[in-house]
Amino acid sequence: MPVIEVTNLHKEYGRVTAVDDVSFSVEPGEIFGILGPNGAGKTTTVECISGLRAADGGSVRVLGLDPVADRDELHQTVGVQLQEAGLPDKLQVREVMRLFASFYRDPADIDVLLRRLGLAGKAQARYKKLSGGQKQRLAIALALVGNPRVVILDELTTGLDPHARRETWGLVEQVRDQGVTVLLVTHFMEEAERLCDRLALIDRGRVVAVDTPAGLAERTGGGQRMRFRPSAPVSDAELLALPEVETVTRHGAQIELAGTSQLVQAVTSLLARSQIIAEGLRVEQTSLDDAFVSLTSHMETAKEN
Ligand SMILES: Nc1ncnc2c1ncn2[C@@H]1O[C@H](COP(=O)(O)OP(=O)(O)OP(=O)(O)O)[C@@H](O)[C@H]1O
Repeated sequence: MPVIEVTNLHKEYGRVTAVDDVSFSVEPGEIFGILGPNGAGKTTTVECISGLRAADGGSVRVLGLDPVADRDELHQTVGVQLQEAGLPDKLQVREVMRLFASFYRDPADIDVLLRRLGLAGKAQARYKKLSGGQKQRLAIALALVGNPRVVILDELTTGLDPHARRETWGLVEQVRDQGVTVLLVTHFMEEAERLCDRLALIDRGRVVAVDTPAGLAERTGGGQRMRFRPSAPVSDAELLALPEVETVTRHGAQIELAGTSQLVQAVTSLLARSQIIAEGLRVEQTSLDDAFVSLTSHMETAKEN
């Protein structure tokens, strides 16, 4: 049974349709990502899942519970990462943890959790003295303090430097490895690619695709691009005669090719047969970035499909 099941979710703010028609389900033990451009409806969707907002249409079930009708029960089993605002500056880290732990029937051991999140040395520090990365780690600790079965993390690493971001990713993987299902809202392709087992790509309040990061990247063709300087002349006609080559562009001595997933293999064999060396060779795969741009900028086409 899915841990989270969202079916035809619809939510309006006055005349703005924030979530038009969103459906997806999250399986136990997954890190499931929600990815999409600004204003796509990601936050509204997770707010409906965590019971912070009531939907105008459709249904949401989390561990079989209705997030609005069963709100108290839901809060015992679902941890939500709060945005950094809202915590009193003067409270110490351990005091904040104690306060949050008091809301739960079966809270985690605070010291163990602080140690796991690398905050043991900051237990006496006031909230306002924490760095951005430490505040984010505290936000994760607070989401975990009730020993939840599901944790919802929204814009987890926004504002963090690359080092702190990677550290936080490691923490999220540890959380998943302990059997907690993770729902993650993100703007960062690298984060989605590294962390998520599956992703829902949302645009203008609708799900454009649900797939693994690699599956999404493949939808844009799964192609390859390569750039090199041939050690001896090679003609466009010779290159275009290969079925794997789609386009040839020249930048001075450099040749840029785009084509199928077999492009590099086909071109390097052709060059090898003529004893030509591909100098300064650079190869790129189609990425999740490409999928994001192509799937979200062709929304009208996606809607018709
Ligand atoms: N409280 C609100 N009142 C009115 N409109 C809102 C409110 N919250 C969000 N919206 C609007 O609803 C739409 C979806 O917003 P939402 O915050 O869910 O998107 P998002 O995908 O999380 O965006 P971002 O990536 O920018 O955080 C946007 O057009 C936004 O302006």
